[in-house]
Amino acid sequence: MDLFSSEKIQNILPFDGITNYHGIILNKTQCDFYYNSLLENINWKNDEAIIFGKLIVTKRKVAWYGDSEYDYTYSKITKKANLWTKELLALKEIVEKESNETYNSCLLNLYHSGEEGMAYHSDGEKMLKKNGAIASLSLGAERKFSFKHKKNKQRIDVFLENGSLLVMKEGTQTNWLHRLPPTKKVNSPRINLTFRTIEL
Ligand SMILES: O=C(O)CCC(=O)C(=O)O
Ligand SMILES: [Fe+2]
Repeated sequence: MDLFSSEKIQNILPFDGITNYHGIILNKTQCDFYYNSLLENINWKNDEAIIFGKLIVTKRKVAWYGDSEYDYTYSKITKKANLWTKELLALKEIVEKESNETYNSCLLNLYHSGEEGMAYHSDGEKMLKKNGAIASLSLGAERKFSFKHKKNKQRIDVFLENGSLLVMKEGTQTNWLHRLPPTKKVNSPRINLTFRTIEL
């Protein structure tokens, strides 16, 4: 982490958690290269979930990658992860250096347009390391990302720029929900990578 980048790192949560916005950490060439290669080479699948006993298939696409082909259960459906690609390993290394943390898995989300988003949730699955950092790297369309405090409902918004990094740390998942609100203002795709540590 260089002096310049550490100066612009900010905790965007006012209390009960640390979520650091690092701003843009990739240059334009890197953004274009990784956006295009991930769009092409990732094993994208429509997300499936069981909600109120019904199978729901989302328009948003997802993919899990990691150190091994671990089974993961997400919204009551168990699947197998993919092994890291060269590009993902390179991004993992950049994100690990910038956030000063390590990760062994990554969930990628592909939102084809602003109509696709993700509802309020916190990332507290059993297999996730408790209070481990979750590093969120954004590529493509800039989107609003919102936090809501679980008790007092206070809201915090941040705009996730192309090539930016947001690191959710201690307290964030316990005390805050987050979502990616759908919007009619955005017509182009966004790729989001959340690097995580799961107990393998
Ligand atoms: O797309 C995003 O920025 C966030 C995705 C997210 O919250 C998640 O994958 O758990
Ligand atoms: Fe999340």
